Amino acid sequence: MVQSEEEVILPKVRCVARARIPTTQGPDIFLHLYSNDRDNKEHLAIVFGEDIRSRSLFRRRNGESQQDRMIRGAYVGKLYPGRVDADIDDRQGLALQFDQAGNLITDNQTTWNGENDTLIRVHSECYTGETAWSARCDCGEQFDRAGKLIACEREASTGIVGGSGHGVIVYLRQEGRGIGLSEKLKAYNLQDLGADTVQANILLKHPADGRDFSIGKSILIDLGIRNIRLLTNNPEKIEQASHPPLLNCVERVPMVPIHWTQEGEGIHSKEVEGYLRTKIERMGHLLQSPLNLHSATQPGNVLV
Ligand SMILES: Nc1nc2c(ncn2[C@@H]2O[C@H](COP(=O)(O)OP(=O)(O)OP(=O)(O)O)[C@@H](O)[C@H]2O)c(=O)[nH]1
Ligand SMILES: [Zn+2]
Repeated sequence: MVQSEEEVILPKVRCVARARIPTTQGPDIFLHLYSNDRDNKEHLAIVFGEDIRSRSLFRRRNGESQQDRMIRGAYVGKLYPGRVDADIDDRQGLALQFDQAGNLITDNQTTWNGENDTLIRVHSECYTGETAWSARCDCGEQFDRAGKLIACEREASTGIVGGSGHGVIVYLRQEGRGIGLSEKLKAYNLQDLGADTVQANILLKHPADGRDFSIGKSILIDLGIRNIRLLTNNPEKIEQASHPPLLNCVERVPMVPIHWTQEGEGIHSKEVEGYLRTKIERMGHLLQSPLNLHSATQPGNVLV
């Protein structure tokens, strides 16, 4: 069967399970775990907003019970002891509708309207930055900040308009810009020997950045998102994240390192400055830098 252009280009993703996660930061988030037809990794979507619904998760499956649906997380509203119907939350007066084929019929009362500009971060896994307090990169800071920005109306320190409680962090298992943690640790040793983050990858016979963000794009489309405000400095992400007419990047929201705008805050180390400098100088990241770059500009000048 001839596949349409969308089917040929985009990976197929399927949400396997969703669960409510009460967070230490205040809002509940809904963690979605995806399978896909490209790799055997468990890519995730951290969804802010109970009403942002995965079409693949909520699609009715032959022979399943309402209990089965609630167990995999395909329910509307809140779970509580004794609840028997996944598709109706009596306490909140919410009821989902489905078409003949079992696909969710969306309405503004129960489902986020994907035409809304939705604040999104497509984030690659970084164990060292997110879990091991590493000051070699800004990934952990970016991850935390994306969550805070999606949860708030406006970021006080920068005035950036937040997601007011609606948005998604697509969390791609692309550790080490896709080379994996073991190779990334070797890259760190090469960096301590004087290489930069791009040279280290190449010395290890890897591309500087071989990531493909298309699984993230498919996940956003599955979540019914159409217009995204993308939190990134990475031009490649902007390029790859859009897929008109299914997904449009309506705004790039910069992620300026906190240390650059708030003295004494954020991550400050010679390693992270070197990492950021390389991303600007050699990977074209869209950061206006107070860094003393080795390029033609005078130290301290703002790059346009
Ligand atoms: N190979 C390698 N990967 C690194 C190094 N430092 C961080 N990383 C990886 O770089 C990736 C960072 O990706 P993201 O945080 O999504 O962001 P980005 O591509 O830098 O672009 P932004 O969206 O602007 O933050 C993660 O996979 C990290 O594990 C390094 O020195 N070498
Ligand atoms: Zn990192």
